[in-house]
Amino acid sequence: MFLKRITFLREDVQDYHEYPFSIPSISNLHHLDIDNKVTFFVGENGSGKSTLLEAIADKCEFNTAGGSRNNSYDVHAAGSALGDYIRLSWMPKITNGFFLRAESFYHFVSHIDEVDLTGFRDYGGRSLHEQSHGESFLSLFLNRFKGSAIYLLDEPEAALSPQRQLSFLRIIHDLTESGDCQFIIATHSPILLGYPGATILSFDDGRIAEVNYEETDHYRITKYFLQHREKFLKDILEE
Ligand SMILES: Nc1ncnc2c1ncn2[C@@H]1O[C@H](COP(=O)(O)OP(=O)(O)OP(=O)(O)O)[C@@H](O)[C@H]1O
Repeated sequence: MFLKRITFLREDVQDYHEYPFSIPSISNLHHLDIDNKVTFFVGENGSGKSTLLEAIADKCEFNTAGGSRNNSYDVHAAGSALGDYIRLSWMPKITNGFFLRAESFYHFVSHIDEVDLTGFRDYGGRSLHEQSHGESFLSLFLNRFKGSAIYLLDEPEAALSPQRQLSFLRIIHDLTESGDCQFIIATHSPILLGYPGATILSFDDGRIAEVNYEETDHYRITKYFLQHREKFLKDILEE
């Protein structure tokens, strides 16, 4: 455990009508305690998960387009609007880690292709461009993620099949059990959210609050859909 608390520097905000302060979950934030090696951000689309995760990455001095402190490359509009308005409290402070942003992963991969001199040692021995989207995510998790580190992952399931999501749960387990790793993961995956003992923070209803797995829409809707697929579809499609 490294990152313990995120404090929103409310007194520095000029205008709560402007992005990112206009996002309800952010505008109501004072501070957020992180007390678990594995924390999930969940919530409806647009509820502010990526905005906060990106701000944490920014404060960690990770590339906000994706990567670590060492990955210097530019992607249009990849900055963080909230980064200057939060303070991170650490125990102890670490600088090692990675920010995975599914939406700009392609740019990260091109950057690695340009700068790697190791034969892609940290990526399974092959350019990530020569691996499928899901394979490249798994290669990254398996080979680059190690040691004391904080991993900030924005929708890692975007490229992963259900089977690979289960593999990823195993990787989280191995890294947090044997190493000193902390994960904060924004996700819509009911499989990832099921990681045992994780803290789940919901960004819905204009606040950030801890919820149980079974209380998440992701769990409830998926479960209902699988159990009552025909009725569910009939209701939705005939409405
Ligand atoms: N650069 C920007 N300028 C203005 N508004 C933005 C910007 N980026 C995001 N927003 C808005 O801020 C809100 C929160 O966006 P954010 O990406 O943090 O949501 P999210 O919870 O991660 O959503 P999703 O689950 O769809 O990824 C959204 O309403 C979005 O339209």
